[in-house]
Amino acid sequence: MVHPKEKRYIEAMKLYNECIAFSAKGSEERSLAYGNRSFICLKMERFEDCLQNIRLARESNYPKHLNEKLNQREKEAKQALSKARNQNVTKVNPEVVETLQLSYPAHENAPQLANCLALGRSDQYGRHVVTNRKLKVGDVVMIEKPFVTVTMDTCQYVRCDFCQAERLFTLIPCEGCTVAMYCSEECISKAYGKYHRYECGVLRDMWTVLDRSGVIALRMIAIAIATFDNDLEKLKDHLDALDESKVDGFTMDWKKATPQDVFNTAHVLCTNQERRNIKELALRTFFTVVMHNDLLECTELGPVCEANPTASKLLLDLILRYLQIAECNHKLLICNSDNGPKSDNARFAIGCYPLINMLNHSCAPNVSRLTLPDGRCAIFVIHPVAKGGQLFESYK
Ligand SMILES: C[S@@+](CC[C@H](N)C(=O)[O-])C[C@H]1O[C@@H](n2cnc3c(N)ncnc32)[C@H](O)[C@@H]1O
Repeated sequence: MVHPKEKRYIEAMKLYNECIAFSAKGSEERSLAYGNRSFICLKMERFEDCLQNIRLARESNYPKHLNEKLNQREKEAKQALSKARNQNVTKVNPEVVETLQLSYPAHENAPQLANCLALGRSDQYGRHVVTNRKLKVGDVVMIEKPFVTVTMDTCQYVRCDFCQAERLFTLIPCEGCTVAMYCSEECISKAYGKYHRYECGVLRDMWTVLDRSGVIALRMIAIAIATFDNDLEKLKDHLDALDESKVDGFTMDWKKATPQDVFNTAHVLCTNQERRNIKELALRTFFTVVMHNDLLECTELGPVCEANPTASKLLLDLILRYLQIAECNHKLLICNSDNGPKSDNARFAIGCYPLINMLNHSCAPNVSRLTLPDGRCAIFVIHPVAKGGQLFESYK
């Protein structure tokens, strides 16, 4: 149970974070929000976080006439920290070292898969996962890193949008948008290089007009472009030469896989486009045009596509494809804390896992998913599966 006072501090912290995300770099408003965060950290005995916020407040433009207050707070936090260290009772938040392992030896080339699993294909089930040995309840058969994650809108001011770590007390903002916050400069720079440069200018709009799978589609497109050295021509050449029917994440050598190989496994996830009626396709085409326009108007893709209509068409095709892929393949990342899976903060992100996405749905599933603290997802058996049987999860 969280004490009501602590609950209020946490709510206030989220609001300060939002304020930081909306404020201008170096502004007094931002420095005051950092200063206020340091106050809450002190009250909550998070002395290291308190000192970090004081440093951030000073680096912003903390009003001189309030300096004395900040100095006093710093002194208190340092004293409390050294006392706590002497007594060895400092409040550390140790990262949970995740020790969950596969219950069977892994595939030689795919460490995320138990070697009893194989990819099946049939007219009835499409691609699906089968086991070539009997599985018992509790067996862990897949542990996979996400290809992409997006922090849930309810957790934007609570978690790092790159590594998903919960860093309520020390988040720092992206200077280009009011949506993404990060735990460190390192995550800012990794996110920017991997995808954020293409989504920064449109992310807030996309959260407004699209649902969460639409936002993950945007990020997948950004990753696709960045994976090919930010060169749409190179991406087009790659896709023109790609035999999609040959992409198989179950037989691919993940130890030697290039980022392009990994991209292929996400690119071939199902779209269900051929099953959609004209109305459904028209709706998705509408959102495709909205995202395309936004990307051309607000990002560096505008001049590239203006000079190159083929690149513009490729972008349009990718958006339509990824909106549909994301819709059929996104998974919720759920924090397994005592808040319970239904709490807003428990569902902290959405992600896409190319191998786990080969599992079909059943209302009577024999496997279930568990999100690990680092964002990986484990698949474990909840009903015995006979040799040769198909693994089903429930998509609900
Ligand atoms: C995450 S994918 C699962 C892998 C998919 N079968 C494939 O070939 O890529 C989800 C899609 O698989 C299909 N699917 C899921 N469960 C199914 C089932 N029980 N029977 C047939 N198709 C299923 C649906 O088209 C669904 O949108």
